[in-house]
Amino acid sequence: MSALPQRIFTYVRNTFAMAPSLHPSIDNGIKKGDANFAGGKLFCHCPSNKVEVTLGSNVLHNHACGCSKCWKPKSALFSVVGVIPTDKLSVTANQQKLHIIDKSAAIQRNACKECGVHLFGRIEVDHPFKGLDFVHTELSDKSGWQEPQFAAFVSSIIEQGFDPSQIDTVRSKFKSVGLETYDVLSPPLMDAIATYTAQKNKPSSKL
Ligand SMILES: N[C@@H](CCC(=O)N[C@@H](CSCO)C(=O)NCC(=O)O)C(=O)O
Ligand SMILES: [Zn+2]
Ligand SMILES: [Zn+2]
Repeated sequence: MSALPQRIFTYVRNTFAMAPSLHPSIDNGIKKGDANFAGGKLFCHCPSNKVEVTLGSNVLHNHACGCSKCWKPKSALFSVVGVIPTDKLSVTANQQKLHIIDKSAAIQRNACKECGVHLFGRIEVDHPFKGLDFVHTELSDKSGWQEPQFAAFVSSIIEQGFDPSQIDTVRSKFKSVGLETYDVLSPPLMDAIATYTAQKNKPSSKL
């Protein structure tokens, strides 16, 4: 389905259905990851010549994200996205199929030109999270990845057309599976951003 019909379908389904899909890995409860998990490969959704990305460790700060920019699977209201140090990520097949979907965004999302899946998002500009890449572990064929820790940018789904009168259903569903909801990132991540900004604003700062 192309982009506009897909968005209309998702809007109608999620607004009028009894239980909108937050994300397939969240709807039926969350499966805990493996503390000793050492990483694995991510693959795009092309039937052949898949883009392959190899991750050399587990992810951190994995979270549901309702923002308009993160990649979401079909019919889901939320993305699930985590971070990994840039030096733990390498593109190991079909790199030529990748393109950056929005060069003006802080997170440069590298997506497959054919299937549209986002393989990784990298920050090249001065930013508190520079050095971390954003990835979607559902693109892996392995289990053991860190489970989602919280839900971020929940109110952002309203900006994309979700009925605001139904937002409490979404927040309650997250709570029922043990995830706190926020309209930006979680407090520890917001504190890290603020700490970085405070350092940068100091007259003697070299950041
Ligand atoms: N309401 C906006 C919010 C977009 C936004 O700020 N997204 C965050 C989180 S993405 C992963 O957690 C962000 O850091 N964006 C930077 C970027 O995307 O380059 C919306 O919905 O678009
Ligand atoms: Zn693809
Ligand atoms: Zn996002």
